Amino acid sequence: MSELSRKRLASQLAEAVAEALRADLATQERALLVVSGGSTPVPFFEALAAVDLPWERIEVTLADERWVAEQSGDSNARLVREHLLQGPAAAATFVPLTTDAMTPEQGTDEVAERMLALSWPASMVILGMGGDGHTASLFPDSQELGLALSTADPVVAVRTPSQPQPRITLSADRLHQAHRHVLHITGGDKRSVLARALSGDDSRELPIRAFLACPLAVYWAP
Ligand SMILES: O=C1O[C@H](COP(=O)(O)O)[C@@H](O)[C@H](O)[C@H]1O
Repeated sequence: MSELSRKRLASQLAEAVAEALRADLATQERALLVVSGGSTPVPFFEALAAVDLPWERIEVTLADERWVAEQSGDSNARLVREHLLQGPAAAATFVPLTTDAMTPEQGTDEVAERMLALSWPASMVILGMGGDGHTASLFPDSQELGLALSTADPVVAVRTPSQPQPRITLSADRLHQAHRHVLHITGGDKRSVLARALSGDDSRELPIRAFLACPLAVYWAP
């Protein structure tokens, strides 16, 4: 039952994203889509890849990434390549958030330069959320959270005690700039975290709070 409703949710989100991209492409040459990694977006990626769009005019990047090689099973870029950039969608321009540098701190300048060359503001940002209220790689236990929530730089290198790998994330400012914002989540636990987020305002406790007033369209299924 929940698998079916998650599939339906993914199709509905894919339609909404396609509509947003088509609307923006009616008035601009290229449009940018920012997606999240993790396990939730896989059916959405597959539904979106099947949609008829002028993919050669669409740019795709990630809200965040683990600082791992693309061959790693933990790579969000790999997830995007395997599930979204398939068939006609392979014509999209995908811009990843990692470089050959050893650390995200060393790679940040190059990634920032890449990001600034994209077609901002993004048509849409699709955020995920973890059980700790993190979104993108804005983690409550990260030393860099304050910086990532306040800087005008496009990306921030992040070290998080609760996570095994260092990461890189788009800053809250860069994510806020998008025309449209979506939160894509599934399951009762995440619904409870969202309810908790809605009942307070400290983004350092639950970083998803930094996006609740974007406004944020919530796509949820059990
Ligand atoms: O670490 C991450 O987790 C969140 C949520 O992932 P999920 O597996 O619970 O769907 C994701 O939004 C983020 O991009 C990813 O790097």
